[in-house]
Amino acid sequence: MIVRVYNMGGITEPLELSLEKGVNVYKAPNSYGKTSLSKSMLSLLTSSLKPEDLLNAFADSGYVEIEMNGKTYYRRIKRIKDRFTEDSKLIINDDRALLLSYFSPENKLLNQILAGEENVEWFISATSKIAEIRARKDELDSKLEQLKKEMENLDKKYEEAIDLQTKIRQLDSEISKLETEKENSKVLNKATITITTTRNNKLYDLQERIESRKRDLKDVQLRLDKIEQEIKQKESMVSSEIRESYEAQLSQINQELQSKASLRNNLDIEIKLLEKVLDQIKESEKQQLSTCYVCGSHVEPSTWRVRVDVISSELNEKKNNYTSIKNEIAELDQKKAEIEKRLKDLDQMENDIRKLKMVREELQDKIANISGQISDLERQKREMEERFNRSSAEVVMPIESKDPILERIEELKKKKENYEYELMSIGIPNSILEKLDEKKKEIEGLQEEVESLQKEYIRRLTAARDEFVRASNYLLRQLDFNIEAKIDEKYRLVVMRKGAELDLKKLSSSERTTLALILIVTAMKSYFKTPFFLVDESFMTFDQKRFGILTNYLSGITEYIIITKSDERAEITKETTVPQVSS
Ligand SMILES: Nc1ncnc2c1ncn2[C@@H]1O[C@H](COP(=O)(O)OP(=O)(O)OP(=O)(O)O)[C@@H](O)[C@H]1O
Ligand SMILES: [Zn+2]
Repeated sequence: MIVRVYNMGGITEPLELSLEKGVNVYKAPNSYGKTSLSKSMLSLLTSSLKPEDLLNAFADSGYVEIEMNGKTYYRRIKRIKDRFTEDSKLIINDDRALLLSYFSPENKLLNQILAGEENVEWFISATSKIAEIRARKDELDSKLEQLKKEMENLDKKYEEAIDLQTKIRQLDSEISKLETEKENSKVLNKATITITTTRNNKLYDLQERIESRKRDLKDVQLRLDKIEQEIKQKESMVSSEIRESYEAQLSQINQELQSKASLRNNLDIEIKLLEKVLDQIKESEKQQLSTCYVCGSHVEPSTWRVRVDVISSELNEKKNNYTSIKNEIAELDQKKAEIEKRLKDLDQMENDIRKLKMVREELQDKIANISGQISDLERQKREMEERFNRSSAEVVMPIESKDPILERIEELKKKKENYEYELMSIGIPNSILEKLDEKKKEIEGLQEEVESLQKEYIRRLTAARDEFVRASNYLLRQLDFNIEAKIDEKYRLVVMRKGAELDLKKLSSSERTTLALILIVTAMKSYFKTPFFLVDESFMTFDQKRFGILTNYLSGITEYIIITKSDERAEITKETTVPQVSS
């Protein structure tokens, strides 16, 4: 396995290590980056180690890479301002790795046992994931319950369907019996019944038609009334006086407009002329002329000034006049447009009235038509009634007394229909049986699954406990610690010496460390497969011999064991230890 790390934790130079299967001891001075290496490797087992916990605080990008069995796994982290992004391919993603792949002072279980706290239920339940199995089992249990209820319902339905089928069969036989009976009596009454029925039908039919036509008549009459009203309303708005008054106003306005327009034109011409004259007089004044530029007569130069004043005031007056006439014309134009619009509205309204009158005529025709039809039908009815009355003497059977057998048959048929409908909505027995079968199979499958979950649940609960007793007895003896340990029914870690229970706090620190390590190895063997196991040796207080026994033991639990160890040498050394043979 090759490990490459750069800018993760305190490792700021590219680091590449080649690790052998078995136990690797990575030695380096303090603060060299041993913990950083372990955490980087651990981060390939769980995404609960976040980029911000991994990347060197002063770097913008970094990576950890492991090449193993021909595959490359990695986390490549980038920081842009305060945001972290990463590209990753993890070996596994299981947060149990925090507890079960890294044995260090940060390990929660180790801390607990060093502190003398003996309850390890949380550890067993977290590492065995029994809570998940429990939840899954509960889910299946409730589904099973549901299915059983559905099955009960189906059973009930099945019984109901069978019951309905029997009832329908009984009705069928009763009906066919009645039908033969009816066939026999029918021959007798056939003629009279037919005659009365036809007559009655015909009369009834006529009456129906009369009524329906009367309804039509009413409808049409209603529409006619409405239209009549509309016409009246519109006509009140378009009397000829109104139109004439508009027209008179319009012609008066036109006249006024004409005279004002000619007035305005004249004024325009006069103003232009005056302006010209004024210019010339001003020019003459400027040049101090003494002859008139029109007639050549002598003019006192001082009179130019007088003339300028006279003509200027005249020009002003005319200009004012001009403006007020222009305004008057605009006002008249507006008035004219208004009146023209009103006249147009009148035209439109008259058009509407014409159309409404056409509809009125149509409706009137229709009324006449329907009335004719009604009196025709009524005459037919009268005639038929008269004919019946005349011939009623011949009819022996009273009109309408229904055949009781027929009535009974109809009743039974109706009943049968109801049953059939019910049966249809319940489903026929065979199809219900099929569904019942399906449900049964589904229930059996679920029951099997629930049972196997239950077994797995129990297995997980007890597996770690049994394994722990086995492992602890073996290792504690190997290490020459004079204690025995087990996990009791309440998931307490119980330690005995010479048959008497011993408080955890009374144990030596290497004894406690060993117990924590055994628990972790036990959980790993029972529930969790890790590609490598990281051990931080710094806090361990084992002597050389015991450390050798421990590493030897660890070499059997997973492919790669990486132990980090402080060493004064300012260089990285890597070695694969040959397990010491215990004597
Ligand atoms: N995310 C980080 N960013 C920057 N510096 C870090 C980061 N993590 C750790 N360091 C620093 O990098 C250095 C190496 O830390 P690390 O814990 O890996 O060393 P170590 O070899 O395990 O040390 P020791 O032998 O004391 O346990 C330390 O100085 C530490 O403060
Ligand atoms: Zn003159």
